[in-house]
Amino acid sequence: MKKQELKVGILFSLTGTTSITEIGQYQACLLAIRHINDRGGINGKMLIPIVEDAGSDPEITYQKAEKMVIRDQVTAIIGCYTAACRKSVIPILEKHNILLFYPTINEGGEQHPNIFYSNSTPNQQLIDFIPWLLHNVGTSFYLLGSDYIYPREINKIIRRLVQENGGSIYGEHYVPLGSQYFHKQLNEIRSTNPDIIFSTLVGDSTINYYQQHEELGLPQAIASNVTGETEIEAINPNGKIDYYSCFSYFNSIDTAQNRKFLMEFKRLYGTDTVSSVMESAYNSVFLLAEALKKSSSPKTESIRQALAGLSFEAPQGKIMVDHINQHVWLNSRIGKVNAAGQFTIIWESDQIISPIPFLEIESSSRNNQENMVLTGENLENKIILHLPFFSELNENLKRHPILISYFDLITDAFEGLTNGQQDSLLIIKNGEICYLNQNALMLKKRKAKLVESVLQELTFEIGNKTEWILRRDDKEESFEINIKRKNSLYFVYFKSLPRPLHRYSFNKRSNITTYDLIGSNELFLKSVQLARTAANIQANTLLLGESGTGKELFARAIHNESPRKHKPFIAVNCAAIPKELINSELFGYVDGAFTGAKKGGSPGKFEIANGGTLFLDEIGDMPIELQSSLLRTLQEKEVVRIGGHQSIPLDVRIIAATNKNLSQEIAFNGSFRSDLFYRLNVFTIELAPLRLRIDDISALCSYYLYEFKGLTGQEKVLSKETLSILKQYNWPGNIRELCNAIERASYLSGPSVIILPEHLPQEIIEYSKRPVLNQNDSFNLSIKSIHDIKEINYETERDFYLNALMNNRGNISKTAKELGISRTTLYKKLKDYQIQT
Ligand SMILES: Nc1ncnc2c1ncn2[C@@H]1O[C@H](COP(=O)(O)OP(=O)(O)OP(=O)(O)O)[C@@H](O)[C@H]1O
Repeated sequence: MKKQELKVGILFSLTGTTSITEIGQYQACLLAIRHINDRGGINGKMLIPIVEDAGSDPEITYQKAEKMVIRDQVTAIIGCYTAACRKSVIPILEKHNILLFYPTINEGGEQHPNIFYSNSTPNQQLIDFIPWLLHNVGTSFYLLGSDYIYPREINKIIRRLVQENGGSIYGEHYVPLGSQYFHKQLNEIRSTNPDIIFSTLVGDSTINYYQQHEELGLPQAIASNVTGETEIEAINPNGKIDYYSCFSYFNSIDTAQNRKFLMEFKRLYGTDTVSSVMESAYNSVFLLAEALKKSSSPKTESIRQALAGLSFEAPQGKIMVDHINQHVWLNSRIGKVNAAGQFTIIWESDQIISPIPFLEIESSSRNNQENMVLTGENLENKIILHLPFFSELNENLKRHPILISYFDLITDAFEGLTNGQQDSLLIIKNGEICYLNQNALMLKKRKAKLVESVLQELTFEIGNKTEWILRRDDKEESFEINIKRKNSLYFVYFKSLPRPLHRYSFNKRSNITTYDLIGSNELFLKSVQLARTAANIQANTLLLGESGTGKELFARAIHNESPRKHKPFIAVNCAAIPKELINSELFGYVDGAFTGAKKGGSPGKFEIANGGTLFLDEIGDMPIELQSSLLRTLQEKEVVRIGGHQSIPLDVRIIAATNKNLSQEIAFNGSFRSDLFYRLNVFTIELAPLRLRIDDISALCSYYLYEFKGLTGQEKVLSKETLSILKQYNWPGNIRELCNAIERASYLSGPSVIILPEHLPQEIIEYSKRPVLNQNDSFNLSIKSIHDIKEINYETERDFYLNALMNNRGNISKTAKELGISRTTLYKKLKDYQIQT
């Protein structure tokens, strides 16, 4: 390198899907370099731009960055647009200790020592923007983004802000980068009719979507924190849609500084369409230049030190690099696109706003943030990477010599878990956290006690389990924790459920999923886990459980999580249809098939459910003589309407349910065909009765009281004693009975807020008064017969084991430990007393 030169890498996509935005960033950098050199350079040294095309591809970005650093020996790099590209260059930055100036808005949650983040963090854009939209535009949002890190991360924050401010989210969708067609999303928007589309689409997809939205004449406003002047110019809006954006910079800022900047940009490039990411690229070159002027050498350490606290008069006004976190204090502005296709600024912050990269971490923890920074070196024991996505993890695994040894395990563990995109993932080895993804890092700060308590559970003996789930409430948030064990590694995924569990309304049954079903009992969660597997396979599924245990809800949830979810779910209660009508109900009939047949005939439930799911409830009550035609239909996968000849091909998934013991019906009563049983019983899910889910009673009651409030506006709570009585009852009618009891008690309690025992049905109160004995005082009872003794002892002892098991959430090891007996003895007792685990 010549002594009088300092090389700067300019690494943006000049081709590919995001080039529409990045070309402007590259141009802004060149303008800044020209300005700096015109003013004498850096203490006499000229800045030389080394330009490479990142090709809208993280892999190419990586290669180009490597070339710039090794071959061209650049002092620093300015560039990268997508988070994936930024992350792809991290290994090079680390290896050669080079700085990257990242001028694009970022998703937060990262503070890498080799990166200066010169555009907004989420707090600088969204904390004011979202409440403003809720107040001024509408309360329901549909989130639409390109499928990469930034949109997914940012939408988590938007979701929280919308919900905290009383709004709702009607949908969240991601399309691959470069997508051009949005029929599915547009249809969904039409049917759900939200007020606002919040777009985190980037590149060409932005233009395509906005234009299709306009062409369809949809009434929704579009808000975005990534759509700037460049994209709006390409869209050429028709003026009928309201577009809102939020940035630190709009080119409509009316200051002398900005006018001068725009004029010079126009002189060089013939346009004054400048967006925030372009201004930020321009500012980045200046920040680097100012730091180089200030520092004793062009070495990274000196530049980093010189940057802390550095301020600059940017086109947007004064900005300042944070002293600690390598992000920049910036303005916040909301703009609305006007008739001229420009943004009219309709709100702005009165001063620059501090960047908070870890949004959910209080400022007091700032000092700790250095501990969270990824070094890339210390991976053996503490792998802390900022990798929220599987795809990205995948990439890094391939590259990293140590991670590669976990590759198979980690890839396996991610399977079936929505690519891990929404989840916080911790990997535990020998009781130590050895991997945290970015979400987990934030969760650990936000919900330290919850994470701690779950990790502690892993230290108990867990038998042969390789996969299980837990649910925990923490304040007004509910989490589902999915644990998978592979060899000595535990993969622990925390998923924040869309709403606190007891806040779901089953009035919206039609779209219920397993995440909405209330319960955190271990037996219940086992069924949930099986239901999710059932959703992913096509096999006929049999739901077994007593009446009122939720079989129908499970069937709906399986359908709604299966690929058939957009096709019909048809429920048939086999016990409720008169025997003589079952055939016509199921298979349909042709015109004139029998007296009273509808003119033109009628399709049967099989035909109506075609493509979707047919739920055959109370299958055990289907008359035996009709079972053969059902079996035939299932075997042949086609149906012939009664009286007709034409066979209609079927693609129907069957979920059947019964509260009968079908094996017993087959063996002893001859009332069920074994061949039909085996056809239906490909995948079985047993639902536990409520008496084995005592630990769920409180959550179920909260939910039913919440529903009551929604219905009547009256707030009700259970007294401690009432709850205790409910927990003692044996619930022969299961959840349905509980629901009725709570509803009735709510009405009976009149204006009183508190539901007392006297408001409960008599049989429930009576049950709580039955003698519950321990072995010693059983002798004091007036015993009438030997049979009574046996009866009482049996009940007492059964209750004893049952309660112990319930107190330990069905955990055998813990229960055995508490009772001071071996696991084998406990298993034997449970078998003796017919207690299911
Ligand atoms: N996990 C749950 N959380 C909240 N409510 C539930 C849950 N499971 C079931 N329920 C409620 O319990 C009642 C009975 O549920 P469902 O009809 O699904 O039971 P079922 O087993 O199909 O009953 P049956 O065998 O009598 O048809 C319904 O009101 C349902 O909303």
